[in-house]
Amino acid sequence: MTARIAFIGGGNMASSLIGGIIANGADASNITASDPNLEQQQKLQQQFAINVTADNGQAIANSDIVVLAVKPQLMAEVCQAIKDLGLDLGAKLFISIAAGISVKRLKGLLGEHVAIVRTMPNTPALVGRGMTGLYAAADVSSEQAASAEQLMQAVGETCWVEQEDEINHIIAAAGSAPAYFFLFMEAMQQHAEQLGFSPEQARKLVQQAALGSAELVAANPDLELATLRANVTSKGGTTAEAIRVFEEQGVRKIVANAMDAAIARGREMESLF
Ligand SMILES: NC(=O)C1=CN([C@@H]2O[C@H](COP(=O)(O)OP(=O)(O)OC[C@H]3O[C@@H](n4cnc5c(N)ncnc54)[C@H](O)[C@@H]3O)[C@@H](O)[C@H]2O)C=CC1
Ligand SMILES: O=C(O)[C@@H]1CCC=N1
Repeated sequence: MTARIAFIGGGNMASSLIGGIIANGADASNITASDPNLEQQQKLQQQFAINVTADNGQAIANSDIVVLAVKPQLMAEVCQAIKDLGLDLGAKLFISIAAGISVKRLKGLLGEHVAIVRTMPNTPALVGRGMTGLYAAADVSSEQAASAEQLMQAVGETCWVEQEDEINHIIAAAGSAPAYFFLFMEAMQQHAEQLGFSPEQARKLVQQAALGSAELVAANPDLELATLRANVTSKGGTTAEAIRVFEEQGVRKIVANAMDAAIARGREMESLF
């Protein structure tokens, strides 16, 4: 990418995107992260050799694309200050990665003429394995939509949605999802330790099983997940017993309820912030 990109907020998700974009070959001198946290600035500077500042205005003035990456609770305050800079915001493309902030809300804060693509990435972007949902309102040009897609494709896969509310579904299925897998892996690691493995051994066992499983899924797009599961599950064997316990204790219902709770919170946030 040759566009100059400003990240407003250089926290967890911005760092993952920045790391992924740079690993994909972007020129670090084209990337600026603005964050009031000096420690965070230093970390980003040392890790990725990008430009850092605490001045959102300076970062935005020198950019073509602005990635809004602050917490949803702060978005109104941050956008209001950006509008007050008096810059020609209409000449830039704004990409929001925030959960729970609608395009309508952002336009209300930044100006109705400002082009905004709303996205929902996830932290595996750091290792080029991101999954990002994108939504563009009708006034976003095809070139601007393509720029947003190109940015996110540099760090993984992308999926456009036609209705803005579907971004909340992307949150449930991908944005928040790394945390679900980490929770599951944590629980497995914990029990493996109780069985006597060292923390390192337990982590290695769980990590490699998860990585291998995800790679098997990706390598076999024609095989249903249920088939891959059946391939592990010998009749009358050990896996069958473990799966019986998961099913009897309602794992599918738990997963559906958790995903629905994420969606409900995304919608609730849209009315709060
Ligand atoms: N963490 C994740 O997995 C994902 C997060 N998101 C979204 O990304 C956004 C950021 O989330 P995280 O990175 O997790 O949060 P974070 O707290 O790690 O990062 C936010 C950063 O914004 C900085 N900040 C605070 N005030 C600021 C200001 N006035 N100007 C500029 N920067 C300021 C903070 O110092 C912090 O480093 C949120 O809106 C969240 O919904 C979206 C997808 C996934
Ligand atoms: O937890 C959150 O609200 C953000 C959005 C998706 C992942 N983290």
